[in-house]
Amino acid sequence: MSFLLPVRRYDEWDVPALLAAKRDRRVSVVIPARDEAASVGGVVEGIAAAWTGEVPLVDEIVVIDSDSVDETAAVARAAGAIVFSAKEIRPDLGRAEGKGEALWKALHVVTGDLLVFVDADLVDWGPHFISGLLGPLLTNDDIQLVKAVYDRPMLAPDGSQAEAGGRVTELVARPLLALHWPQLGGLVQPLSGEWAIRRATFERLSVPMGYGVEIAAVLDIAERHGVTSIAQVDLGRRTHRHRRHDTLGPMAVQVIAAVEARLGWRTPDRRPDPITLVQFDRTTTGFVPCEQHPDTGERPPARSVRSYRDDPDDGTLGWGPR
Ligand SMILES: O=c1ccn([C@@H]2O[C@H](COP(=O)(O)OP(=O)(O)O[C@H]3O[C@H](CO)[C@@H](O)[C@H](O)[C@H]3O)[C@@H](O)[C@H]2O)c(=O)[nH]1
Ligand SMILES: O=C(O)[C@H](O)COP(=O)(O)O
Repeated sequence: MSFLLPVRRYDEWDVPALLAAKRDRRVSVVIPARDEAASVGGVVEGIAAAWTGEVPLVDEIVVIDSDSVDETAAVARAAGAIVFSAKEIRPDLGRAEGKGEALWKALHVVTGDLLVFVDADLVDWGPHFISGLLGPLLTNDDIQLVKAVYDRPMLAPDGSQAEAGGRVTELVARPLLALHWPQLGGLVQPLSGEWAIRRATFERLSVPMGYGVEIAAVLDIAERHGVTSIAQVDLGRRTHRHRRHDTLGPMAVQVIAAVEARLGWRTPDRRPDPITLVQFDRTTTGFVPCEQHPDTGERPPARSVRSYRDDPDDGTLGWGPR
């Protein structure tokens, strides 16, 4: 079995060709952000400057503010983004925390036919992330999902390069793929937060509310459309803000739960039984347990939701209106 999936380079598509291929389709860049006031402005400004003026590759830049307690929303708005609060989008559908929730709620407000997701904590990146991710989607109708691929050094607090990043990728996602979906072993960055997808495809997927959203999209699209419907594009290098183990632990739980749901080992319920993850802090008096309860729930396909874009469930999705 070949484990290789082709990796294209971001500069394989020139901009005039992308603009021509875009035709009358709309492109939305969607940036989920929780407490990213320090970096979200730079991400929005970089994309706006490159792709919304003389070169109109992007029609809207939408920041979904995900329960931030800092100035994320104000900074994003000042930088030129349209800003929505995740919890204020379709409040009739209830609210949940998490990155997946932000992306799923985005479906209810964005106007794009093609969606490009970009994390808000990027430090070392470039506007070519957008054109590179759009290249395969705009030029090949068989491609459903485009994953970003890059070097991802892990930076020490002083900014020096400590070792390779991607701890959850290397220790959780890749081993799970090796065990259960070896045909996806050629994915270089299965969890990359920068990806592009057709709206018509994403709105038919069940979406984990937390950090399971990336692995779920990869698995579901490979299942429905085949591995070759996933493209990878080399964007060069990307650095971001590193999380501590008290965020990466719950992230790993959510990634594993999304995988187990797709193995049929758990039901991707709206509200599954709470999971308790215990980690420990060393203090002067010994080890102190710290409990967290990562949410492993999933949202049903947006298209199955009542009043979704005034286009109710057509009965083919298996979830029924909620
Ligand atoms: O409740 C949340 C948590 C995070 N985010 C945003 O989501 C993005 C990615 O979150 P982050 O905590 O920085 O994730 P990473 O440590 O970078 O984790 C990697 O792996 C995750 C699991 O696949 C992916 O979701 C990430 O995009 C990917 O970069 C950032 O813009 C966050 O502000 C939210 O909007 N809401
Ligand atoms: O994608 C991952 O594996 C997590 O975001 C952790 O990344 P990091 O180890 O580079 O912080």
